[in-house]
Amino acid sequence: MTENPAHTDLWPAPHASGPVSATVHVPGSKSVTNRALVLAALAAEPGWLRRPLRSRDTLLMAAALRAMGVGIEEGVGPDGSGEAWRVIPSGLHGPATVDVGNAGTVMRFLPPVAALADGPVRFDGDPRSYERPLNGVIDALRVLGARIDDDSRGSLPMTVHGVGALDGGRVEIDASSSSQFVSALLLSGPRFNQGVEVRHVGGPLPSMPHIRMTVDMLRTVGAQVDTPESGGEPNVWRVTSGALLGRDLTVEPDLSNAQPFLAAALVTGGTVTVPDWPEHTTQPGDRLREIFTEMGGSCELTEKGLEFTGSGSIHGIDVDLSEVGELTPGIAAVAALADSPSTLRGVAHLRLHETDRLAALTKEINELGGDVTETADGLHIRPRPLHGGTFHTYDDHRMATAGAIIGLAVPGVEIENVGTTAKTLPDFPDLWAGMLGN
Ligand SMILES: O=C(O)C1=C[C@@H](OP(=O)(O)O)[C@@H](O)[C@H](O)C1
Ligand SMILES: C=C(OP(=O)(O)O)C(=O)O
Repeated sequence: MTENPAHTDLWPAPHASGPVSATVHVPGSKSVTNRALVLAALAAEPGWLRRPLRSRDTLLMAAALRAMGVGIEEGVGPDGSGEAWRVIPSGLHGPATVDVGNAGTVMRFLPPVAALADGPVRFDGDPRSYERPLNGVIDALRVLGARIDDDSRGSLPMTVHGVGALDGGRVEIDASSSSQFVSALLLSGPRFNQGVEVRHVGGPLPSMPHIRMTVDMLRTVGAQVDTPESGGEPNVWRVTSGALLGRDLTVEPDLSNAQPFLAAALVTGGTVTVPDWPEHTTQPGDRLREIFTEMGGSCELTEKGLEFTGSGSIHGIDVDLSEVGELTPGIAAVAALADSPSTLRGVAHLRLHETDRLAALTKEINELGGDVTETADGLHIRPRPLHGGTFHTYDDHRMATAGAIIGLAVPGVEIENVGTTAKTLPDFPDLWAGMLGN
């Protein structure tokens, strides 16, 4: 949770003068956009990606794939509607350089792609990317036949020495620190000579909906995937080697990025509608319907989208967030404003996210007068009257949006480096002001 001294800008978080009433169009899902880019790049024919998220994480993914020779062109989509990317796969080439920024999806999903390139691919990124776990992907790729130079440290920076193909086969990994290790190996699995069988061994696997998203999207492009849910062994996924189809895919809104807007309805006792909320989805943000309802709101999925209404009361919650860890900062912010304590569990792995999120949330909420303690796997939050002050964000987009939620209810909160929301939601300050009618 090191502070980046370059970021001293303070954004006065708007205080809500009354219940919000707004419709907020939330941009596309980071997780869907970056999976779709990888799958389209590995396909045997061109594909379309409509309403892709354009944020730091997805632009880094697109730039990295382009660096390996993939065509990603701006377009309007085959039916003439909406912004789109046309992805034109090609032989994957090295030498190339990949900047992962601090994107988990880029640093984990691309080394298996690089192993298929015909030359060296160098990976580097933000200082924090050196600390985030990558050993599961590196070790697995070596077992599957890749040569990687990582100075034997199991982290970035590193070079993957692709030779144009990878054997693949069976591998055991401990993915308890990140579900993205499993997703990474499965996404490129159809292009390995023998496909891939991934067996997770170790502590509980977080973020299962994100693994389901990987499996669903692989099946959509024609891959054959066997999973624990489809009658296979627990913790084992198998992807058969085979060509992938080029598809025309429309990206769903990012439901985790819808969180601060739904929270605004909850915190101010207002109503926020998010258009295009999918009826069925693997996105973990869909769990907000249930979690924020338990915390005092109510919601309805109508033809206008998800309409979420706060009751004016906010209740504490005792909840296991292991499946939906990325929702923790926003839930913690709402919990700090509730009428009873909360316990958030199952999220020890958040200590290795964009920042140590458990430490950062504890420190920043407490500095505004709160009473938060870290547990082995989460947070205890006892609401107290909060006061204004600086809310530090540690280059973490979800810390910035968590601070903005608190600022709705607490005058004088200033968010340091709100620009860090560009990782997944560059429009955040404007969308927030628009929601508040400013
Ligand atoms: O695969 C994905 O798109 C993601 C998986 C999760 O990662 P972890 O399993 O590392 O928590 C999640 O937190 C992250 O925001 C996105
Ligand atoms: C953990 C997150 O991101 P990443 O994809 O970098 O892991 C997140 O967006 O909350």
